[in-house]
Amino acid sequence: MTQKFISIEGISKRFPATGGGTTTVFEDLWLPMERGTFTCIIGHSGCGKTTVLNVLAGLDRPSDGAVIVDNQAIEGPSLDRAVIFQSHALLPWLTVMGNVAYAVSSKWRGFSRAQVEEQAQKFIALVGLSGAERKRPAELSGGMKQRVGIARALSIAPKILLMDEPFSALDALTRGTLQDEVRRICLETGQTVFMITHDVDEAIYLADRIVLMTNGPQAVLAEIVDNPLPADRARNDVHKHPLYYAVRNHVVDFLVTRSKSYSDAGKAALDRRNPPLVRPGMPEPAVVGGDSLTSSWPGSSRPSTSQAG
Ligand SMILES: Nc1ncnc2c1ncn2[C@@H]1O[C@H](COP(=O)(O)OP(=O)(O)OP(=O)(O)O)[C@@H](O)[C@H]1O
Repeated sequence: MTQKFISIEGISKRFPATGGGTTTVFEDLWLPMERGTFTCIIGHSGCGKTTVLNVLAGLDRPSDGAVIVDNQAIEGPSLDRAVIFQSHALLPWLTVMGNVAYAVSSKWRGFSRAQVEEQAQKFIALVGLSGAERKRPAELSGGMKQRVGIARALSIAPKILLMDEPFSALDALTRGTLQDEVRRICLETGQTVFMITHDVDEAIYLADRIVLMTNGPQAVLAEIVDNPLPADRARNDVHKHPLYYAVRNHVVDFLVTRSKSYSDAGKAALDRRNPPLVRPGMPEPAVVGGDSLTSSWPGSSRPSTSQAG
């Protein structure tokens, strides 16, 4: 049996248009996410990715449809859902420990100070910031600030971690290191993740599933790409996987060509409730079916649905 831990159900978003009427940014999006899985969404600027993430966070409401998290419809922001943005948004007057501890004490109001600091310390250590607990944000590099943001987000044990291009402002070396750490921590903790990225290689390295969104207005989820890389993938080896370039070329081809030319007929033919799950490079049919939760690669070591998240 499959388990839709997070379920985007028929959401659309309309905004008032400048000349009157409304603009539909995206429409009738359906996406299930299993517990413990890492989903990346890719699409051109303006197609509505951040709006989808804000709806998942409860910071914005869909014009139609709903998002269900662990059997409950989202009604607003909650400490069950942590968000990491491109900018770190730390509280500048608090130390590293203070920033993380503030989040922990907001979630568990009955915790003693020692319990709060113990939980905060665990996540500060997990992101490699032991020794920097007493520093304030102004004393930290961009990468260190983002680590604090990650520690703060994960320290409240969210049901889902939402990330909006979290590494895009960092230099390449720091970005790579943080991607490794986020991947390791999410695997270790069974964290469910939804992340926006514009970086195809980042998506292939991090994600179990890569969701392809067409250009707006009236953007749709065109496909879900099932990532064949094993769970124990290593950054330096991912390009050696026999299907790596098939997946990469498929996603790049979508971004360069198909995302723009997705026709009304194509949209009309799409089963919105079950966007096609595709496995580039596999013998035909590349599209393996509509139920995007039931298929997985032969020998895949994707986290089981019974993991905590
Ligand atoms: N409050 C608003 N009022 C009107 N239009 C809005 C509002 N918020 C977003 N939009 C429009 O919705 C569309 C989608 O915006 P969104 O930021 O979600 O796109 P995106 O895919 O995340 O883009 P990017 O990759 O550049 O961050 C854009 O055309 C934007 O102008």
